[in-house]
Amino acid sequence: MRLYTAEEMGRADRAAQEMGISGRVLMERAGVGMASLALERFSPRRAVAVCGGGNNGGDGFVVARELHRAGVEVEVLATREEYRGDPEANLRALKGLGVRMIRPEELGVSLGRADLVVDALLGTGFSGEVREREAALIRRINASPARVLAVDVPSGVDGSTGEVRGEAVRADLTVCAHALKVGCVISPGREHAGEVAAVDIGLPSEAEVEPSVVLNDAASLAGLIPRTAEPAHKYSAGALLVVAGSRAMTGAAVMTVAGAQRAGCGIVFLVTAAGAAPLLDARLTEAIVEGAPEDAEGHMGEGALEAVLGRAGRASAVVVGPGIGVGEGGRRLVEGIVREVEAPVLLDADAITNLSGSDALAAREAPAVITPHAGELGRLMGAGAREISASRLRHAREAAARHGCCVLLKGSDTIIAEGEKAAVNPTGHVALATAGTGDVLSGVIGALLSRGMGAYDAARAGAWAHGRAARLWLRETGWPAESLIATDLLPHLPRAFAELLEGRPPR
Ligand SMILES: NC(=O)C1=CN([C@@H]2O[C@H](COP(=O)(O)OP(=O)(O)OC[C@H]3O[C@@H](n4cnc5c(N)ncnc54)[C@H](OP(=O)(O)O)[C@@H]3O)[C@@H](O)[C@H]2O)[C@@H](O)CC1
Ligand SMILES: Nc1ncnc2c1ncn2[C@@H]1O[C@H](COP(=O)(O)OP(=O)(O)O)[C@@H](O)[C@H]1O
Ligand SMILES: [K+]
Repeated sequence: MRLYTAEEMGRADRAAQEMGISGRVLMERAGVGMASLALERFSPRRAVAVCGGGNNGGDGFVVARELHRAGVEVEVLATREEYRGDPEANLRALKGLGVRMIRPEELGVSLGRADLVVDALLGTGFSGEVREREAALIRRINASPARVLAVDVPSGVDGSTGEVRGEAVRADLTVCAHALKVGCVISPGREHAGEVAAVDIGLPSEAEVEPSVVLNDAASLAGLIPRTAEPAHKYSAGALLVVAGSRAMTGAAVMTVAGAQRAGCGIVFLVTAAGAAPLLDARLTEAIVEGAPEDAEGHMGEGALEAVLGRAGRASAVVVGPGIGVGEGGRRLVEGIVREVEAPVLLDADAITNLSGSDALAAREAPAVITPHAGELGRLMGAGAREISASRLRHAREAAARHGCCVLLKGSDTIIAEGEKAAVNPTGHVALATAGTGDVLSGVIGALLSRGMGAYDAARAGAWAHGRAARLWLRETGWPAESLIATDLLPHLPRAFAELLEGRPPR
């Protein structure tokens, strides 16, 4: 499925118009498709359409007309005194059918009666902060118990970034014209959009433009997962060095190693704090475990760099971070790895925090991936987690540019950014909001790096398989999402990879 920013949709729209398809026809198809989905999903009896002054409002008039035709009792609030062009023609048609128009002061009463609200206030043409008059309408819509259908994008959400500009509608269903808008799949816009669908408006394929953000789907990953070719041995299948764990934190290392093993590496080495090594060696049957010097807190410090570099010579990729702890020794260890290791390196968790304020990554030539959540990216970028969470796409891209690496920003959306490229992963599930799932993810991506995938593709494929594994667990067990624990993902990774190898989209 295609993702478009507002600017890309505008270009595709202009290209279609140059081919002789009128904006009026596109608006008609959009509104008719949206109404039909609303009827199917909500079976409304009384609806209120809140229509703004632009083409989003114009779509809303078409939706209102179609609902009226289907026998729904419809009331319409048109916010502009005078309309022009296509919206004006659609409004006139609506009035011709005798649909009741309401004033802003009547909205409260109308919303109290309605079981469906059509939010056609602001679409892709909206910019800046929501003005007070519109913000008041948005608050009214959000206070209503009725279901909400958002036209193209929930009003107040930036359709190109997912940022909320002050106040934004919380929809149950957002129906986008032609392509999903980027802002409907990136948090916090994603949570405002509810369920997301696109309607075909008959845009010719010649009018399509190159999207700047792609949906990370199985079809786009098919054929990218390397297979182990004969004559093979464990090293040619992918040798991963994991640098993880500390005396008081061993589970993170177990999950990272196990994730890597199920994602197909031939051999996994683990370098961990000396005090954690015996226990980890006993738990990790197939891995080769080595203890490295630790400090008084049981963290590996700079003294562990020698052990790491010794092993790194045999590894085709290195993962560093889960459970290593934060401190000056850790910072020097991570900086040393970033500086010295020539194989692709993935930095997760404490490794990212340890690099706060460091420019080691920017100076590195060889491939690197970082897999922060908003808090970790905030520490790396000198910003707060809130600030990162409010503008996820922008921060992921800025971090990738500033540190010259691939960034996978974790969350309900999971954004992967490198250079000009950006992808949003759709397979994630709330079940993953549990400790340790991030450790499994770093092992999975590390394995793919060790098997020869490029940083961006490995991060994309890893995120896809990781989310998919959670969904397969849910399907197989039928258990509540809240019951998933990180190690549950492990037996489902192979099936997720089988699907990726086939390039088969999830059912
Ligand atoms: N492109 C296509 O192919 C197709 C596009 N289609 C549809 O068109 C939509 C885009 O329409 P668009 O470009 O007319 O803009 P739109 O979203 O209605 O916003 C303009 C209105 O918002 C207002 N406004 C702006 N900023 C504001 C603020 N900060 N705070 C408050 N208000 C603010 C602005 O007010 P003004 O500044 O003019 O006073 C004006 O009234 C798109 O989302 C889709 O639904 C479909 O019909 C099918 C084909
Ligand atoms: N609500 C959610 N929806 C989808 N995926 C989620 C959600 N919450 C967390 N995740 C995923 O779960 C993982 C959590 O990783 P992380 O925060 O590093 O946890 P830990 O450090 O405990 O392993 C990430 O892959 C993240 O994208
Ligand atoms: K809208």
